[in-house]
Amino acid sequence: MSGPRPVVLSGPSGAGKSTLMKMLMKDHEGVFGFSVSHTTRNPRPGEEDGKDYHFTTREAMQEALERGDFIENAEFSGNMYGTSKAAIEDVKAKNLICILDVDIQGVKRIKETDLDPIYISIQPPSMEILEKRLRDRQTETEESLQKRLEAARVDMELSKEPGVFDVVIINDDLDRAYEELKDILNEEIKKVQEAKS
Ligand SMILES: Nc1nc2c(ncn2[C@@H]2O[C@H](COP(=O)(O)OP(=O)(O)O)[C@@H](O)[C@H]2O)c(=O)[nH]1
Ligand SMILES: Nc1ncnc2c1ncn2[C@@H]1O[C@H](COP(=O)(O)OP(=O)(O)O)[C@@H](O)[C@H]1O
Repeated sequence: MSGPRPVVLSGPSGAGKSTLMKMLMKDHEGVFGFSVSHTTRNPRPGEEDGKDYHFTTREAMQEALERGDFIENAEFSGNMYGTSKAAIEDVKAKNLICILDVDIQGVKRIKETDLDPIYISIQPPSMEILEKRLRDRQTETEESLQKRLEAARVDMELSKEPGVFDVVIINDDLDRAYEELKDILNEEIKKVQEAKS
């Protein structure tokens, strides 16, 4: 059995991917499993190693890449990020819907694999609102904020290209965006719930 289809959530930093994903996982216990990526960035307060990310060094990540441990990887805002084969396998083994949170480079790399996920882009209502949300989140230095805004401009353009994403959700009102996300995933959620009952 091939199991449920994975889900890729992408979109600019600060668009609301983590927020929406956490809501989804909280409301559907035992349905979703998060693909825990590796990153060389520093942990933020409250982030747990092995849960939010596998926090690692550039050297260790480079070695793992050379071993062929990753299905995709990218450089984002001065740090390395990547999805290991093990991260996907861990979720698959439990027959859960695997959620991946990756940037647009990751989306393109995943399209070259046989993962066959549902591709969803989460977009902010505007650049101004994105900047405000990122500033209010208080996780970035001015330099990293500017890099994220620059990457966001590229992301917002590329996500408009036809065929890149199955769906684009504008995260204006959070509850409305969440309802939209649930609607898209409803069929896969039901499959997992039925298989368990
Ligand atoms: N390609 C790729 N991108 C990733 C991966 N993990 C996270 N990202 C992306 O890296 C970017 C920065 O993530 P992060 O530092 O957690 O900041 P945040 O998105 O602002 O919370 C986001 O666009 C993520 O989607 C990964 O494994 N591969
Ligand atoms: N619809 C929304 N309205 C207002 N604030 C939001 C909304 N969605 C997310 N946020 C806030 O914006 C910030 C960025 O969201 P986050 O989920 O961290 O984005 P991402 O994971 O895409 O980087 C967080 O502080 C979050 O609480």
